[in-house]
Amino acid sequence: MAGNSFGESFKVTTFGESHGEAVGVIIDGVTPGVEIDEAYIQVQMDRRKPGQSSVTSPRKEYDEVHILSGVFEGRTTGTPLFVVLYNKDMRPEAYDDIKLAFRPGHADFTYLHKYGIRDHRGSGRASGRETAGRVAAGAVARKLLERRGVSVTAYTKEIGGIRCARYVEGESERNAVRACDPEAADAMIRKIEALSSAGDSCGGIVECRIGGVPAGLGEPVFDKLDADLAKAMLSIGAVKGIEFGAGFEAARMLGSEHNDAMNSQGFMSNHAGGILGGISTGADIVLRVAVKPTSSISLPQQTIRISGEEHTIRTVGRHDPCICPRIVPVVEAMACLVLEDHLKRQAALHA
Ligand SMILES: Cc1cc2nc3c(=O)[nH]c(=O)nc-3n(C[C@H](O)[C@H](O)[C@H](O)COP(=O)(O)O)c2cc1C
Ligand SMILES: C=C(O[C@@H]1CC(C(=O)O)=C[C@@H](OP(=O)(O)O)[C@H]1O)C(=O)O
Repeated sequence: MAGNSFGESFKVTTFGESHGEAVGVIIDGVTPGVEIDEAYIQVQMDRRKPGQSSVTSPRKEYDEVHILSGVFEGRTTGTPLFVVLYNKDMRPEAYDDIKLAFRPGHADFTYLHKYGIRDHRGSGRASGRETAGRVAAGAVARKLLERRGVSVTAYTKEIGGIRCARYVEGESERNAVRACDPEAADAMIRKIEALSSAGDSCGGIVECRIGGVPAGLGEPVFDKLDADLAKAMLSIGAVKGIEFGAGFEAARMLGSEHNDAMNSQGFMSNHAGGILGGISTGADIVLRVAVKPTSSISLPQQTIRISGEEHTIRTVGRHDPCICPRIVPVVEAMACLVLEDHLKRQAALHA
């Protein structure tokens, strides 16, 4: 397997490079007869696209959705659904400087070692731009999930050390930062703007809540629901860690504290984060991902050229000073893909 596909019963394959002709996705396993059109997918694309705020990459992409197959007269046909998003604002010449040197923290060094070929046009296939195809596929999965009452919402919990102090139901979106605490969102924006002006970057934590999931989803051994969600999240560039429910804090709790007691109404707490034994409990699935600071910064950094010669690099190009605001719709999309895949697997088990 060449590693460009994800999922089993609902399978997605992304394609494209950041400064190539297009990016996009092919989705196999879509339920036939479901109403879907370009406008529905566009809503999610508009949340992900760059160039929308002072705290994201200024690259101006419209990510206009073109469905080339799999939809007829506004309904899915059940055949492979092919979505293309043409790249519009490419400036590969801006990367001539990094043609012969590796950016610290990015995938330049490892891609060259894997493929033996350097596509130095921006970040090529390693670019966050690849996630546009995932978000298009996630929109299709979301449509299927909505029919079953499953909801998926992510937001920034922490950026550059600034944490959301409270959880406000519903979303607060300012300048493309969706946080669960409006005051924290303002402070996060100020922090990103200050770091960006200084030529630096920061990371953070994005939380995702999945509601309406029936108990019983997930395979008991290898393809556990939490294992598949973890793989999905860690497959997003810049995601360095994941935790569910109480997460790493569980390591400091007692059994009597961590166990989710039950009464006739159900679970009385949710330290498990909605998954036990790899299978959904019916409670909300709650996960958090750690996002690293953007590697492409304009401060000088020590590196080497492809020749091995030592070199000081200042990364040029249009970059996100913090990836968290950009990653929120990607986290949601990957969660939708995993949930739809496991719902289909569960339906097959009981068919
Ligand atoms: C939506 C999104 C946007 C990103 N934007 C940038 C960016 O502007 N500049 C950059 O250097 N990295 C950016 N990244 C991260 C790189 O793609 C990623 O760090 C790189 O491929 C190495 O990934 P790793 O963290 O998996 O090692 C972005 C990632 C995502 C998912
Ligand atoms: C273009 C997008 O974000 C890009 C993600 C990215 C990276 O290194 O990940 C680097 C920048 O682009 P380029 O490949 O031109 O250097 C960002 O603008 C996008 O998300 O659509």
